[in-house]
Formats: sequence, structure tokens, C-alpha cells
Amino acid sequence: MIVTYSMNVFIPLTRTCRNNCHYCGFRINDGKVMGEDEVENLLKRASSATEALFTFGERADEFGKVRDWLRGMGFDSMIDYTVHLNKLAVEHGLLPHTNAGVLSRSELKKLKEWNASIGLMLEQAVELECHKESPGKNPEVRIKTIKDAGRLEIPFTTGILIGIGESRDDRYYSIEVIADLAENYDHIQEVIIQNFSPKKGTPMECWKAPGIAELLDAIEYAKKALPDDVVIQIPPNLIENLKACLDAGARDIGGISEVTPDYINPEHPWPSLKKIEKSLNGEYTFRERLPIHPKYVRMGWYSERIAHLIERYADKEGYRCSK
Ligand SMILES: O=c1nc2n(C[C@H](O)[C@H](O)[C@H](O)CO)c3cc(O)ccc3cc-2c(=O)[nH]1
Ligand SMILES: C[C@H]1O[C@@H](n2cnc3c(N)ncnc32)[C@H](O)[C@@H]1O
Ligand code: MET
Ligand code: SF4
Repeated sequence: MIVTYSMNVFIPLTRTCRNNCHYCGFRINDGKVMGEDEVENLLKRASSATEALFTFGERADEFGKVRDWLRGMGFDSMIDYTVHLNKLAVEHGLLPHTNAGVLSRSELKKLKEWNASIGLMLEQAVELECHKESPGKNPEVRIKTIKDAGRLEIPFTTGILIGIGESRDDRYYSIEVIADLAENYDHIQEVIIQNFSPKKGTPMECWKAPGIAELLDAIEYAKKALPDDVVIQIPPNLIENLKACLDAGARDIGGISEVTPDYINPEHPWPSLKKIEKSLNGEYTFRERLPIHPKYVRMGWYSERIAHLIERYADKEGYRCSK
């Protein structure tokens, strides 16, 4: 059985964020934004990767300090700056995947030109206490972004975060909501089942991480509810029993990097692929993919601007070829 992954470089453009999710250890509202040189240095170091993962705080340009910095650099918004850096990544031979939180239709349209795929975790389809200071985590607002991306035919990554105060039924309901979106728009390439991992200094630092039973239950439910061609992704650095998750139906381990840590879970280093493959008794084989899944490579759901890279990196089936 094949399990896919993407080789990436993680570019955390800003830790400033208009939301305040109680589980998040990534957000630091210092108003800082990575400069173009810093980004270019990361891109240069990522020669073995095919994906430039731009993940950062939502709508940081609601803060004056960020807005002023962007203006000084000649940009009207965080998304305009992101698109500029997406283009730089493409010039360095990398395919961008951006997860910037909620986006408007016009922002999605701009990003589509230079991104192989876009991501936004639904987190949960119900309102939760941990999101009460996070307007961007309102389920309706997230669902709207996911639908707009579907209408624009953007290969999309979404998912749920489990263990953040939801009930088992909430989890099932959230998976059903994603399954409906996948059926109606056909743009969902992967669904991440992410387990909450407590972070020091956050309001949820004393919460327990969800157990493997809850994780497996969610994966099994997702396997049944989602269309067959939607891949279930699990984060290999947060999971204690990867084999059990694969046996339950997960088939992707997301982005792995040789140059950058998982900035969202920096205390959990990337495992070595060789080591984990060994622990799987030969039942599963890892295979590299691009940030746009094979199905969408075959369907041609990508812009002219990045076509040359996809055609350079994808084999006939749409996986990464060794060229
Ligand atoms: O390194 C990480 N990559 C994360 N990724 C990246 C992901 O593993 C890959 O970039 C995608 O599979 C695209 O290839 C996310 C992407 C999303 O769109 C939404 C959530 C995540 C979460 C993480 C994460 O916690 N750590
Ligand atoms: C990029 C994604 O990372 C996830 N995320 C944010 N904080 C945590 C945490 N403490 N543990 C696990 N996942 C987290 C959210 O689901 C977000 O959307
Ligand atoms: C850094 S977290 C991932 C991107 C965005 N801030 C969100 O939570 O949706
Ligand atoms: S998880 Fe994302 S949206 Fe929530 S506070 Fe952290 S950076 Fe902001």
C-alpha cells in the first residue's frame, strides 16, 4: 500500500494574527513580517523540496504595524505580499501551498495563479470555547472560504483538529460537513486529521492531548464518510502509533522538511522516513507527491504560471518523478 508525502520548506511569514485560538503556540503578536531576503534564503536552502509551505497568522494586516511595514515595502496587503513571495518561490523551482487562514474570493483568485494548492483547516464545524476570541474560526466563515475555493477550482487541503473541546458527535458532524463539501465541489484533495498537542504558555497548556483511540475513531469515520479519492492525512510527528492510523485508513503524512521544523509544533521533530518505513513491516511504501495531488495534476487544475514546474516534476500518474 502506498503512503504519500510532500518534501517542503516551511515559511512562517508572520506570527501576528487577528485570532487568538487557545491551543495555539505559534501566534506572537509582535507585528513582525519576514523580509524578502529571509524568505529567499529559505528557498535557496530547500533544493530537495518541491513545496514551499506558506503558513502564517490570519489577516495580520489588520494591525497598523504590519500595514505600515507592508506599505513601506510597496504592498497594499498581506495577501499581495504573499503572492509576490509565491512568485519568488516559483522562480526558485518550488510549488507554493498557502494556508493563511480565511480568505476572500478575490484573495483566493490572486493566490490561485501562483499556488499549486491552498489550505484551510475547518478545525471543527461547531462553535467552541477555544475559538471565542477567533472570529476567523467561526465555522460559517471557514466554510465560505472552502466553498469559494471550490467554485474557483483550487485543489484544497482542509481538516479537523481533534481534542479541542468537541464531542465525538461534533467530530462526526465536522467530517460530514467536509464530505459534503468534497462531494459538491470536487476540490478537496486531502483531509487532515490533526491531534491537538498542548503548548506551554497557552490557555490550554494543561489540557490532555487526545488519545490514540479518539484519533483512530475519527480516521475510521472519515474513511467511511469521505469520497474514495479524498486522501486522509495525519501528522507523523504528532502521532505515537502511525501504523494503527494507516491501518485505519490514513494514506498521507503531509509535508516533511529537511531544512525547517514544524513551526506549529516545534517540539515535535520530523521522524526519519527510513525509520518509520521499517517499523511498518513492509506493508506500506512511501512515495513522494507534489503539493497538488495526482488527481488534480491529471485534471489540469493549475494555472499557466506554474504549469512548467508541475510538468517538470510530475510523472504520468501525477506523482513526483525523479528528474
Ligand atoms: O508542517 C506542517 N505542515 C502542515 N500543513 C502542510 C501540509 O502538510 C502540506 O503542506 C500539504 O499536505 C500540501 O502538500 C498544513 C497544511 C494545511 O493546509 C493545513 C494545516 C496544516 C498543518 C501543518 C502542520 O501542522 N505542520
Ligand atoms: C495549521 C494548523 O495547525 C493546527 N494547530 C494549531 N495549534 C495546534 C496545536 N497546539 N496542536 C496541533 N495542531 C495545532 C490548526 O489546525 C491549524 O489550522
Ligand atoms: C498558523 S495556523 C494556520 C494558518 C491560520 N492562522 C489558521 O489557523 O487557519
Ligand atoms: S491557529 Fe492560526 S488562526 Fe489561530 S491563533 Fe494560531 S495562527 Fe492565529
